[in-house]
Amino acid sequence: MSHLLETTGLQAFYGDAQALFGVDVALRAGEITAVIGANGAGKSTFLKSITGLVRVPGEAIRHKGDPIGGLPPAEIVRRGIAMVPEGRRLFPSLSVEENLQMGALTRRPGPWNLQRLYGMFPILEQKKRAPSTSLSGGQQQMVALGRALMSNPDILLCDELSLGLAPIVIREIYAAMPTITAEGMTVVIVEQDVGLAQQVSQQVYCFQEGQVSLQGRSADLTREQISQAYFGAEVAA
Ligand SMILES: Nc1ncnc2c1ncn2[C@@H]1O[C@H](COP(=O)(O)OP(=O)(O)OP(=O)(O)O)[C@@H](O)[C@H]1O
Repeated sequence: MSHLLETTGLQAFYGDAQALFGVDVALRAGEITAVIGANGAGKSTFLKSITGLVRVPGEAIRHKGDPIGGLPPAEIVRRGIAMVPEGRRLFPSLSVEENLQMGALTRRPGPWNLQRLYGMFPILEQKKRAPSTSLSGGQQQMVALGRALMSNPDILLCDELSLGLAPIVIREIYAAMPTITAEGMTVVIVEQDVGLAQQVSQQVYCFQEGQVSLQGRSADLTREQISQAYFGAEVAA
């Protein structure tokens, strides 16, 4: 079976320090894949390798069969892979709408535009002229998500959408996922909340110390399997 995106034996380094040790992940088109794991397990490095922010060998990552490892980040976006970065990283001097338009600088054909985003998150239309820094954390996360969608990617990578947000706000953000995947978008979520990750995804990869410690269909995995893969055998025993 061919996958939309596949990593094979993916290794990543920061200088001499190795962060990923042979990670094999396969994304199926139209699915949500959750990547979970403790702090420092390598989840963000995995996303950064895909988006070209951490340089890796070309063959280690294939998108639609083409090697894309190590391509410049702008080229990765052009090919249809967009990221919602950890900490949102909005442009503080720009308004909400200007932030969203930044995502459209590399625009592919597709359903997402300002009107569509405002339909999904009406609060953003109400605040479109406001400085992005004046928004609540949840609203800023909506902007970050919207900015990534504006490029009309076929793969959306989300790094810890729920970080620092209240449970009710997290639910509101994740409630957008069915709308996002309805037209076949493939999504990766890095998520600290394991229960939530399992609930919203079709498949789960658990990372531990730069390796995949567990992979399976979300509906089939037990809490015990996940906690063992998450914390390691010693803690789970
Ligand atoms: N810029 C960097 N320079 C050097 N080492 C780094 C850098 N970024 C991450 N690392 C190291 O790489 C390893 C994986 O980190 P990474 O941020 O990918 O983990 P993570 O699973 O995303 O954790 P978190 O949930 O804390 O973001 C860790 O050992 C971390 O210290």
